[in-house]
Amino acid sequence: MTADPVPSVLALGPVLPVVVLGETRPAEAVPLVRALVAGGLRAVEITLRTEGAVEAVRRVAAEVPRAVVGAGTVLTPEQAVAARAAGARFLVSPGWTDRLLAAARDTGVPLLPGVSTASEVMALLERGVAEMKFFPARAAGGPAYLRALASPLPGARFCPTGGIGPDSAADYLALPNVPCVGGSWMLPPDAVRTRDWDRVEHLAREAARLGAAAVAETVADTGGGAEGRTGSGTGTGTGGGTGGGDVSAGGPCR
Ligand SMILES: O=C[C@H](O)COP(=O)(O)O
Ligand SMILES: CC(=O)C(=O)O
Repeated sequence: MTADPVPSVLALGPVLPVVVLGETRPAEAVPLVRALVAGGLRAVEITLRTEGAVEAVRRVAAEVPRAVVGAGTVLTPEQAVAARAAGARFLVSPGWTDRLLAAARDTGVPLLPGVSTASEVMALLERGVAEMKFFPARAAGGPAYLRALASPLPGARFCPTGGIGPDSAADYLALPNVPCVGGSWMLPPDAVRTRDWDRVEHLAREAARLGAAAVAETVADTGGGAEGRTGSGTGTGTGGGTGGGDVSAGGPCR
């Protein structure tokens, strides 16, 4: 049985691991994702950058029911359809086109489209999309850039990704328009290559702790009024509310 799409990508949890399989075979995505889940990161984006990536999504969806698996680097309508068929519960793209937005809507799976300029944010808001990926986060301006967008573009919420690590994740998560961050820092290529799943689990646990601590700190700073930081539910989503209860991956997102 294929699990339902999630209602909001940004509500999945404060840290979204981004998996780039490289030479790793699709079957090995299963122990890899199990290690992430064991460490406390249940929502996982598998990028469609390698030949076996759709198959990896399919295996994880079928064999790791505790994971909430999505597909990243979705560039075309065809990939959106294939990812949905494989069991992806959300889609992520480094950018967006109107064709891709329409295709994602047709699949019923929410798409987190990528932006890196104010005009792109405005164009998405105009199309009713409020949840976005900020990519490539560090190269495009980092936390200072996103902080500068918060006041003029209060309707947008971001998952910055690209160049983020344990040293910078909390700086992003402290921003009012950032409920979660994405990254691959808990998946060092050498650990994946040598199938060192214990190390991946350990790094995932540290990342989950870091995310939870950043959330707790921000909630304390805002007097508990952090609800506005979560996704607004106006993504390119499913027409509302599918997927229900098990969305919170590794603790509540703001
Ligand atoms: O989505 C983009 C990346 O593959 C993840 O970025 P990163 O490897 O710099 O963390
Ligand atoms: C950046 C990218 O490829 C993605 O996460 O979709």
